[in-house]
Amino acid sequence: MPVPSVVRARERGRIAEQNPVVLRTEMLTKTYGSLIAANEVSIDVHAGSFTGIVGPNGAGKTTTLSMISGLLRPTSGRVTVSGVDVWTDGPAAKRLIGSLPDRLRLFDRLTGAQLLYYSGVLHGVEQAAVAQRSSELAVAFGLESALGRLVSDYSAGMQKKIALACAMIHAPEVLVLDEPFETIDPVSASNVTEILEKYVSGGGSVVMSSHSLDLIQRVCDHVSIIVDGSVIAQGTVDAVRDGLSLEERFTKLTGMSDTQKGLEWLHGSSDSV
Ligand SMILES: Nc1ncnc2c1ncn2[C@@H]1O[C@H](COP(=O)(O)OP(=O)(O)OP(=O)(O)O)[C@@H](O)[C@H]1O
Repeated sequence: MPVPSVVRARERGRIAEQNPVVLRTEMLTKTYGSLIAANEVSIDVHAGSFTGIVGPNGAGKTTTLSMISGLLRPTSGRVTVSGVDVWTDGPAAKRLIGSLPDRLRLFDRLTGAQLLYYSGVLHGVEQAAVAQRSSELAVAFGLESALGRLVSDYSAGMQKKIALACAMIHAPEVLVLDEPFETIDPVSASNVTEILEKYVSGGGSVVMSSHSLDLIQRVCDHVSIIVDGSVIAQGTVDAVRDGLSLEERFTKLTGMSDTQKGLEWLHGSSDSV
């Protein structure tokens, strides 16, 4: 029997396809010398959809998400959010995007409350609204009792949660999240999933990378699989997995089941001397 979040995701996927495209990448490419980290990545994200980006280590997920959120300049190609070009109209685009980058570089000599305050006002939110949103976000993320402490003293999971709260405080149209669930405990993870699902059901869009294919299959309605910088499959989660689990499909497409060949010596000591 399908679990409720899966049913919600499927239903959402069908509805979102009718909504306008809010985030579009066109032939987005990043090269480092001869290495092509992202190769002509074209992704459409509809308003009200939850899109997962998956791929093996080094596939180009962080590179792609960083170009989308305006943190890494593409070698070529284009990213637009609600028609605003991220790389020619950065300030306007950044008001529409909330981003959780791969390596958190937080102003960690601030308290949680100060960090939320500065994230809000720097994005142009009025002070009264910042105060109200800060306390609501703190409750939602279970950080109320930590708001007065320095962020540098937070655990890794708490830092992830305050960073997520900061990414949401200006009510962006799109959230671009690089591994949002990494280091977050299981109870908090289901709490964060609920917050993101609520955001999406209110018309926001989430694009997130994760190595948890089970999580992507459960909560996302769309998925893009990136291998060696290129998108090799994308669409609704159901279309991409094509009757298999997403993990089985991913393994087939990436050929990752073959990677342990040649390590037989590791599994037995009888012939090691
Ligand atoms: N600044 C850089 N200079 C040179 N190569 C880079 C740089 N940043 C990333 N790369 C390379 O680009 C490729 C894609 O890296 P990226 O971090 O986007 O992968 P990823 O899919 O996010 O991997 P992971 O799952 O391990 O986080 C890798 O081969 C990586 O070594």
